[in-house]
Amino acid sequence: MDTMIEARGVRRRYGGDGPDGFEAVRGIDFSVGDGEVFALLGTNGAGKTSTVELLEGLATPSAGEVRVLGHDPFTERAAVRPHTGVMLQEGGFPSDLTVAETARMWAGCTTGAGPVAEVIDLVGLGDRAGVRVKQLSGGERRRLDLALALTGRPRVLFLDEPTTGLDPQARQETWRVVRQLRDEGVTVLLTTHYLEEAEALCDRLAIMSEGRIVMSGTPDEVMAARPARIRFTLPEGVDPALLPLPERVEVRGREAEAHTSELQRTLTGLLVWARDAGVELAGLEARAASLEDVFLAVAREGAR
Ligand SMILES: Nc1ncnc2c1ncn2[C@@H]1O[C@H](COP(=O)(O)OP(=O)(O)OP(=O)(O)O)[C@@H](O)[C@H]1O
Repeated sequence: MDTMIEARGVRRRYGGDGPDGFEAVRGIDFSVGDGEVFALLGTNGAGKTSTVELLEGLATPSAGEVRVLGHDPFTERAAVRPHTGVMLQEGGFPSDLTVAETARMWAGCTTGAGPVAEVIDLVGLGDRAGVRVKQLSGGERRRLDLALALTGRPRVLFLDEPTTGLDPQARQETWRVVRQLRDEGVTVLLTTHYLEEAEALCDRLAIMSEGRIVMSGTPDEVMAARPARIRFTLPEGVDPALLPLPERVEVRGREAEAHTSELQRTLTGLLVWARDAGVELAGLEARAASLEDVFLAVAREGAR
């Protein structure tokens, strides 16, 4: 698979080398293959936007290098920009223009622009084409942002928090568009605060914390890195130390909780033990770690 986006040893420092400076990105490596959807996740201030701006060619790293389509997006902008679409966190349009006028104006500045009506339809704004931008809802503006990012029929698309502020239906609509683009072979790098968005859309993801990537892989790989959880009500008269569980069991009141990296084996051992001991494990619940569990653990533990 061809590499479309690459970051190697990338650092980004604001405010110079002095004591007032701040390093927002602290040496990150990742790559995104042709046609992949890659999500950058992280808490507020983790360094996602600072990273995406480097890939978009809006700034240069203070160390390391970034490549998009094999080129430096800052110094070789002319080679990269015609093939990339960018949806910033906050777009800005003249508010008196209509949706169609805005899209036409943007198409006029864009190399290889497709038909304006096509992108407006694609993002579901077809029936709002004649409405002025200032009369659009926040969610509709976000979709207009997306339409503009798609105008040049990009091979690589950067979406910085594409669904922030959208209602659930509008979010689903945006997901549909991203999936359609992926099916057409577009490479997408997105940042998001919504874990279900990453789970629904991305092939691979990286979780950032304090300027570093602390975990990366497919959603399944990332979730498998955290132990699964087993909960049940401790049967009357049972000493928790005697339970066949690999790690210490936490007991609050009568509710017991254990963690295991081998859910099936541990659960089998527990059920066989309960049968042989003739006890019932009331309220038994077992589940693999979710992306949210992983994210919360990363947020708790930071980049240690
Ligand atoms: N121009 C700037 N000058 C100084 N510090 C900055 C600047 N821009 C961002 N930062 C700092 O860099 C850190 C990373 O910010 P960044 O916007 O990249 O994070 P983020 O992961 O995108 O956060 P969010 O999820 O809130 O958008 C933050 O601590 C932020 O305050």
